[in-house]
Amino acid sequence: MGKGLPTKKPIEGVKHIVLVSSGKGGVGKSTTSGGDFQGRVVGVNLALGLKVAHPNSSVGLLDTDVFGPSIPLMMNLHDTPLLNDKNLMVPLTNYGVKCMSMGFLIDEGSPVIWRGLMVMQALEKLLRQVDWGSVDYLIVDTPPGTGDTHLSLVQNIPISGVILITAPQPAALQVTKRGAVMYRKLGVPIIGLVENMSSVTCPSCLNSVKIFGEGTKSLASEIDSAIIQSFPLDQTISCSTDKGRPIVIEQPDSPQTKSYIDLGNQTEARPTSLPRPFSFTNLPRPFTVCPTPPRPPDLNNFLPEPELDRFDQVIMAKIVSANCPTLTSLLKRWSSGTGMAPYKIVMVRHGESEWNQKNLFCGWYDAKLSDKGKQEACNAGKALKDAGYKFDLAYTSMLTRAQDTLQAILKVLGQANIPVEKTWRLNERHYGALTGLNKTETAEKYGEEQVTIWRRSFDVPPPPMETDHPHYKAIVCDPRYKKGPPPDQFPMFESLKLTIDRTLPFWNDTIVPQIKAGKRILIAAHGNSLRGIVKHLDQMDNEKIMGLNLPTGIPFVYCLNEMLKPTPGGSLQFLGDAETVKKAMEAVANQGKAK
Ligand SMILES: O=C(O)[C@@H](COP(=O)(O)O)OP(=O)(O)O
Repeated sequence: MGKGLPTKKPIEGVKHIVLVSSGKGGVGKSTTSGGDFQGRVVGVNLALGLKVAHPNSSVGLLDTDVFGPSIPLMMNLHDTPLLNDKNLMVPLTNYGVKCMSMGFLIDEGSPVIWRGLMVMQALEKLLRQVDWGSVDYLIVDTPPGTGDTHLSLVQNIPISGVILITAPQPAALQVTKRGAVMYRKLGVPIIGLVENMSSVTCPSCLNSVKIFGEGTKSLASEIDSAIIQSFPLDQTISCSTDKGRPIVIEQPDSPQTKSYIDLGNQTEARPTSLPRPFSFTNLPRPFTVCPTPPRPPDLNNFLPEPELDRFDQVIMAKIVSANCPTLTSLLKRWSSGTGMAPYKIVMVRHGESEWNQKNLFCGWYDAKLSDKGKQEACNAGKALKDAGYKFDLAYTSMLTRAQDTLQAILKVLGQANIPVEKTWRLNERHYGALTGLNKTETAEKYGEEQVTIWRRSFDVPPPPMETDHPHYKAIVCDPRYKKGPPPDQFPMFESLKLTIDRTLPFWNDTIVPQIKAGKRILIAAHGNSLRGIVKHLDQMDNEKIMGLNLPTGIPFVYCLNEMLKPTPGGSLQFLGDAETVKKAMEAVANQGKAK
């Protein structure tokens, strides 16, 4: 074993571990024929197919996607696992299959914002702290793409084989190939390729179209593997799975179920013929034998995942512009109903400003970034860089603190030259007469309750800024506002409602068309202009938005479906560890407290 590589340890009681690994990319992510969830739909139906074909075998299903666990929904299991006397979790069982998922352990709908180490710890729990009893086949569903989770699984447990799920689009094939290379290098036998979205049948004209071509065949020969099953884009499979009654249970006599049983049979036949423990000298050509213990492959030579999301958007746009209205509306329905995320947008509140630091109401006053704020902006850039983000366009306000934050981020990303549009519509809400007052002193003078109303109520504005206000002239006469707002709309105060009223037209008329055109967008703006966008996207009621405090300098991501609604779990995903984000949010909330 090479230095630093963990030792593989079997999972107690489990005979064969089969990974289901899906390429990312493709339309209809939560359908059987799409990208993100495609592996899981196959995994669920494969486990059930195995159970149906071999009723005497014990089958388990492990969901290792800590960010988007979907097995609870698909297997209709919503309880919390019990602990046995050995302090191990007892899997939940439905349809004869034992299941374990991070989704059993976290609140439904709460976004998981852990990073790195915590994900690995969660994975460790799922692998080592579950009492599987005796299991013949453990089907392990993995997150889409190829990342730390896959690598850890392969390094920590003996895997009998991996089934690679792909779709025929180049983006999906590329990720699948990346996975194949990794599994080969790490000595995991590839059981075969399962092709999703092999074709689409129009429900009106019954024409079957191979919309994405036949790239899977080329991949199969390239990685010296076989396509062991093909599934067309099929709404029945996705709908039944989304209802918690996978097709193998819902329609036991359907051709789709037959295909899954067949897949189960092929999986069942393979592990026994596979070398266990693994031998690096037995790998099929053209993959070379590793003379030394395997090293993790360099995964950086491949397209980063946001690139693939962009590819999805382009594909979606192509389908929508094709001339089959039935197919188009079907795809749109799937995407809106099932949480597909063709669009992703990143937003960030500027780093701490000098006035944030002094705890002064700032609004349209042009405070600069503090040193800490500059550092926060660079850190935001690093977090985005580490996560592989690239952008086509950026939007910001007319205020220096947001613009400088944006530039610092783009510099770190090596993207300082992308088009940037600045608009007063993304400015911070105008704090009227409060501008320049200390928040704590104001709370002492007028009471915390009044300050909370001014800061966080939906439609109660602060008192207006009069012409004799010390900052009136600097704001109203600032040449940067020559082109807008028009004098009769120049605010003297703004509630959140008024802020939203002037931000939303820009969102709808300028940003949305660019999102739909597949552009990767970054918005650097302010606590309240961004709260307005968040309220709009999440359709939060006036009460709920009061409780949201956005931290400075921590980017957050929204995954949006075709209707530009957040996908399940796709709202407000911070690129930061949960504890830091929570503390930063609390700190913002506390700014309005009296001493
Ligand atoms: O105007 C301000 O003081 C802060 C927000 O303040 P609160 O609404 O959180 O008090 O705006 P930003 O720093 O995001 O530009």
